[in-house]
Amino acid sequence: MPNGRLPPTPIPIPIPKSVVILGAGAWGTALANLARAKGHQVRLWSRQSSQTLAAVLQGADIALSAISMKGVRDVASVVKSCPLSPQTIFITATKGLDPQTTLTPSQIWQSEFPDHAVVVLSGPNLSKEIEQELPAATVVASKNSAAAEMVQLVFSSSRFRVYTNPDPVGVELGGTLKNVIAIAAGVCDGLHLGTNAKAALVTRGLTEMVRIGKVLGAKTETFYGLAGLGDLLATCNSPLSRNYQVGYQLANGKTLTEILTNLPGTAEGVNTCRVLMQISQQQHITIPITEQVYRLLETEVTPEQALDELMLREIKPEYNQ
Ligand SMILES: NC(=O)C1=CN([C@@H]2O[C@H](COP(=O)(O)OP(=O)(O)OC[C@H]3O[C@@H](n4cnc5c(N)ncnc54)[C@H](O)[C@@H]3O)[C@@H](O)[C@H]2O)C=CC1
Ligand SMILES: O=C(CO)COP(=O)(O)O
Repeated sequence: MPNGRLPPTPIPIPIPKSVVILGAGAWGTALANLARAKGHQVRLWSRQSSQTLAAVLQGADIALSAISMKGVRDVASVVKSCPLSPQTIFITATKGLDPQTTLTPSQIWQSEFPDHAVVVLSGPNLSKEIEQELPAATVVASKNSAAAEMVQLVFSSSRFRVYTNPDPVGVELGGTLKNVIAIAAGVCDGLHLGTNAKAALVTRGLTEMVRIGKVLGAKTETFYGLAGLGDLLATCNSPLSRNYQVGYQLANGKTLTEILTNLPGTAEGVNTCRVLMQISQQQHITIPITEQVYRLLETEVTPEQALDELMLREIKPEYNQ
């Protein structure tokens, strides 16, 4: 100890696991590389794979889904027909909501596999930075704390710091709801509205996320952690975010169709925004930013009109009593 400091505590080495990653897009590939770097045996499956899901899943300790929201229900129902060990842990890394049922991905996996542990993995994790081996942190959350701790051990490394959390719905909704606010943040930057406007938007966006999350069963404090505020900051401030790009390019006059045609990968906020409008109508939740993003995506307002609508809402206290 020449500098008088204690050496860092080494991360315990887990027994190598058999990890199957479903979805070989940007995020599935980055997660596969993180698991491989930890010495796990990793198999990556996509719908283009020549191998069947049943063959790939044989002997899996972990099945991690990084499939876009639109594919989750179909893939989960095929996985249900595959022989699996009762100990297989499911991890879901998808950030979206099902348009037909409004369920989260973890709720879909848990309803298909009621006897298996389901763990949510979510945080400020732009896949391009993870692939460059830049440091990042994430959260793994489950009702089954032993499963979350096992997943923490599987992925933790000197460049990927993994925290556990007992609120899977909150962790999942943090990653999902921030995508809509990231579209709005892209619009804000695309219109060059300045730093004050951006700070106001992101802060009020977080208030909106908490409001929705509370109704859907999440804990408020989860939104102030990595999976909420952390992911909101990363996504609202990075041109690497596809959701941010959607907003930025809309503000620059592109149509949604043009943007989505040229976008590398999935911008889940577009679908999530539509599902949130359904939920807000059913549950009477006030979601002004999401509503303006929705109207912008539907070409009901221009970016400038959406801004005016938000700035000219009735004046009120910052917090409801
Ligand atoms: N890329 C990133 O930085 C991060 C992405 N995520 C989330 O991970 C999920 C996937 O994102 P990306 O990998 O970036 O998207 P991507 O577009 O690169 O890959 C999506 C994957 O889902 C598969 N897929 C889509 N529809 C399907 C269907 N009907 N059946 C079977 N497979 C289907 C595609 O074939 C592809 O393998 C999204 O929910 C995203 O929000 C979460 C954290 C970081
Ligand atoms: O969820 C992400 C970062 O945590 C990725 O954001 P995008 O899907 O907007 O690229």
